[in-house]
Amino acid sequence: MELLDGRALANELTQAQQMTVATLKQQGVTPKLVVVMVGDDPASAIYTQSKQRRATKIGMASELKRLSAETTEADLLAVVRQLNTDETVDGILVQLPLPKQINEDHIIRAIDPQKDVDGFSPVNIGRLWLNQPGLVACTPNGIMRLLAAHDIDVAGKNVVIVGRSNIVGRPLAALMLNANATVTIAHSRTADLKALTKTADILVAAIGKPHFFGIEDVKEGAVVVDVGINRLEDGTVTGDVDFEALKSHVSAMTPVPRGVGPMTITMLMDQTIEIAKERAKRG
Ligand SMILES: Nc1nc2c(c(=O)[nH]1)N[C@@H](CN(C=O)c1ccc(C(=O)N[C@@H](CCC(=O)O)C(=O)O)cc1)CN2
Repeated sequence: MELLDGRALANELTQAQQMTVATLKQQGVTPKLVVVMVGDDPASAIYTQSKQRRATKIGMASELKRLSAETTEADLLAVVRQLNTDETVDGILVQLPLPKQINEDHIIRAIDPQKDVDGFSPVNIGRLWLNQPGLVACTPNGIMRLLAAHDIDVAGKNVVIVGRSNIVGRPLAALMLNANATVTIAHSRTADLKALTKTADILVAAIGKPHFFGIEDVKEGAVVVDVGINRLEDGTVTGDVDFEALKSHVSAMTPVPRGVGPMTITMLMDQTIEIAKERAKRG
């Protein structure tokens, strides 16, 4: 079984990003990412700090705006609008989930699509489904880069994505389709889910249930991408797939942790740098 090691690829790409950022700085442009976090969700705090640390590591400017859990939708919209007009800011990201009093959709729509490094805005989602250039959600983007780095061609393959979230399942389906895969999105209401997953050449598990898929649910020789991040009672993190049971059954598989997760933050940096490159061209 070939290990699809996201951390190793992320480390490699980080080095290349460091060089690109250095070149941009010589041209007078420092790529800048602003991450907005509302409330005190412990996982979000870890992810936003990781984004900050990574941005700093590659020489980018970055800012973390932490707002209280009581922040109103109007307050957050005002922050986003101010960032939209700040010409030194290339990428804006609002960490999800948001507290209940804030409508996520209203916030995502308010982000300038040119600075929407998460690729969640309706404009960028529309571009993606039309197979036009635009900003793309980072986890799906990272999955495609990881598969490509391992020479796994998805064209003509039967891809089953289990999970229909706006962050992973839906944008990944569009990316797979754009790369000529035959795509099925499965979800909690799919009839006989495990009979379906067994037909997949490439199975993407994003269901959020630890070890939900075992050897009997996966075709021999399939490629498995595990997007699940399930925190167990002992504090360890595990995926949606039973890695140990599957490792002698599949041809390639991502581990959890160190699979898809590290690629998410790497793609975020990539997109911020691409936007900064356009700023450098404008002079
Ligand atoms: N605005 C956004 N919010 C959220 C996103 C997103 O892409 N944009 N995705 C997730 C959280 N996330 C990034 O924000 C993220 C999740 C996991 C990882 C990661 O590297 N995971 C590690 C394991 C981490 C652990 O031990 O907890 C791994 O898989 O190796 C990075 C980023 C929801 N919100």
